[in-house]
Amino acid sequence: MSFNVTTTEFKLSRLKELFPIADQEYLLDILIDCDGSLENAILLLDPTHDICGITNNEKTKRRHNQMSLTEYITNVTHFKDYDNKRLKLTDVYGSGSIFTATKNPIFLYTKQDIESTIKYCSYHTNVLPLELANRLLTNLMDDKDAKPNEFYLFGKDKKCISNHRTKVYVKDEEHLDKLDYSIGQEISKEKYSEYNFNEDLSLAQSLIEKIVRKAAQEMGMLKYQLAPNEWSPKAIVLNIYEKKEDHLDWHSDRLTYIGPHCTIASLTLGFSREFRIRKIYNGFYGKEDTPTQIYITKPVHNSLFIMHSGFQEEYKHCVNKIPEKTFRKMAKDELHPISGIKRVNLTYRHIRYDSDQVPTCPTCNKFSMILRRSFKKRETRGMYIWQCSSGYKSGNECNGILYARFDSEKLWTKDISKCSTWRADGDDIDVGYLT
Ligand SMILES: O=C(O)CCC(=O)C(=O)O
Ligand SMILES: [Fe+2]
Repeated sequence: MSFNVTTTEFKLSRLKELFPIADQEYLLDILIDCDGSLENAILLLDPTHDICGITNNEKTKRRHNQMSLTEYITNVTHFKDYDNKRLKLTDVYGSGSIFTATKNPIFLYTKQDIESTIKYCSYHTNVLPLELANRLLTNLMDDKDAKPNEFYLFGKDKKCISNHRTKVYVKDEEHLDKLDYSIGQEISKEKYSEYNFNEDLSLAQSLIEKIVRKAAQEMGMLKYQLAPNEWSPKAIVLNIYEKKEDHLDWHSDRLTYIGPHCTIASLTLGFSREFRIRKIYNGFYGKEDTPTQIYITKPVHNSLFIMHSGFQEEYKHCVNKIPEKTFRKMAKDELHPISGIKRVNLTYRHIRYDSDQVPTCPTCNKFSMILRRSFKKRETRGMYIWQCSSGYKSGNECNGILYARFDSEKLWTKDISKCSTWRADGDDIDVGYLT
């Protein structure tokens, strides 16, 4: 019997050959997620796979050194039921603490693995018409106006320069001011390209807006979240990672202008780099100061990773360098056909607050404040606070803080009892632990 290579049956049998431990239904789901594209399904299941079907020894060896979530689960003896994963995996891994973090990062290869393991996110492939995605990549990857960011980390003497290039696109002039520190690093004004959404950027934005609103609706609302239908990004941050050393350190995005329970959509174009995620704190079973489990995703060209409400509050993310060893062993066909090892990223943010709603520090009377959510100590975890930005802007520490409140016009208070607070579902177990 000869197979017609376009049938679902053929595609499924090819997937089964390549991923024998996965069950048929699971593979069918992946194929449907990829609109029937066998190539994309293979890439989604294993981004290191050689599409021509020749998996060279090096790749096989490398894969054995890394653990996919599927393999990890198979090793967890009391976790045999692989159905209904969203609920179960969230129960098991969602709090980031029931199991001690494994020494090795865990790879999340598929939409299903990602969404069932990491709370408050969703992953979508083939989000733009391919021609549009390719054109955006071609036009953005060599943008000379994108520049490294400058910021202070540990005091005045340590001015840092980020390892990748950035630029901000804003829709209207009124949004020119609103992105300071949104990624924890200063974006200087010269890099704010004037409300320069060209046709391609506008079209991409409206398609992404639709996907995000629908996905946010499906996630369910959190306490301080903006209604999904009001989500309309007025600012896009362009990140270009062009050299293997380029990276973005662990961070949660600043909430100052985008507000609590914000939604940020991150579009990947070009080469598929590691986007790592880890919980910012250990829950009930974890010691507060022990590291949390690191998860590795590899968003593919033309995919959207949506950091939904709660993601910035609960997780940190980073974009990793390409390690020297990996780079040296990289086969030609692993490079992106348009951009080689360059990855372009566009993050879409809805700007919620105006500069005049952001308080000035009452201690130094000079610098504006940054909105953050406390997480380190169990006693204060969940409280939103305003913190003086002096450290980031000038390198001089200032300890000024105010409590944040989102139930009144004025977004701050000195009264701790009015402080807006949110703890994640399942995190309240810690409160019981304290009392
Ligand atoms: O490049 C990425 O995927 C992440 C970018 C990011 O985290 C940011 O701009 O805050
Ligand atoms: Fe970020």
